[in-house]
Amino acid sequence: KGSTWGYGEENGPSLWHKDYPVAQGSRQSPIDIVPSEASFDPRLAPIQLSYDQCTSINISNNGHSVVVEFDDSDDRSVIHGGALPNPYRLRQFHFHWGEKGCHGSEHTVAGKAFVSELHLVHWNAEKYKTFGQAAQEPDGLSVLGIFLETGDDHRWLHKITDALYMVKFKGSVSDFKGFNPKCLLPSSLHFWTYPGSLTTPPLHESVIWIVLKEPIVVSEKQMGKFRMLVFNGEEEDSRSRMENNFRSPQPLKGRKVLASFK
Ligand SMILES: NS(=O)(=O)c1c(F)c(F)c(S(=O)(=O)CCO)c(N[C@H](c2ccccc2)[C@@H](O)c2ccccc2)c1F
Ligand SMILES: [Zn+2]
Repeated sequence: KGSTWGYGEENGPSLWHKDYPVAQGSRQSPIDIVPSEASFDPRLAPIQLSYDQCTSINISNNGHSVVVEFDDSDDRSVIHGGALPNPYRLRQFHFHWGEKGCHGSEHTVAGKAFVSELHLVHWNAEKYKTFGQAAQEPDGLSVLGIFLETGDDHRWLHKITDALYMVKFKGSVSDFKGFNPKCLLPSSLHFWTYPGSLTTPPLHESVIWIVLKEPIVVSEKQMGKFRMLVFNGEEEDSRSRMENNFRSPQPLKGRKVLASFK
């Protein structure tokens, strides 16, 4: 049982609305961010990531992406600022990427896609008792999106890419302690923010998106390591490379995108 959604011909994003009608809702993500149409809002507080006591637990392949999970039983790892009413707790991060040399980000900037996009998923533990509950509320989640573009090796990304061989197959999990995602931030924390949704089923419209303007630079070789992951489990005979696990931009439907910078 359970949904068999994916990114293939028979179960991809264009079909998700059949099991998840909210896919055609009024605040779906990702979107194409058009900088000239974003309004600078001086009231937006700078983004602050207090991840210093961060508590990564494991890295896993869930058949949709590679995920690093965190212990979110207290406020050790939180994001605050932006349009957030209070600190939100880090729960996990994951990536979206394309095929070799192609785009793979979810958000686009004036129609430009990046090779990949990192998502750090946080939840409003101040207002809601559990992640699952928060995920159903309009102000329950906040996802920080960071674009990846290709160039030189990223000096810290190898900590993740070196672990990917351990989680090649769907359902594989490996210890991954003491990883602080602050090492994956670009130098500028200038951002856009808008009300949106999860970009995978259940597509809940419960995400305050914060997308950084400045991408981080990773090498094609490092991106190649993500593409050795597979969507299927070790025992399945169909072998399909994990790539193109991204949803395309959705209609803005009148939403305003705010910018933290001029
Ligand atoms: N781009 S996105 O941020 O919308 C996104 C993804 F694109 C994404 F691939 C995942 S995933 O967990 O890797 C695959 C299954 O959803 C999650 N995972 C969510 C999740 C986060 C923490 C713990 C469990 C699951 C997502 O699956 C979710 C969020 C809220 C309620 C149910 C499911 C996710 F939130
Ligand atoms: Zn995501």
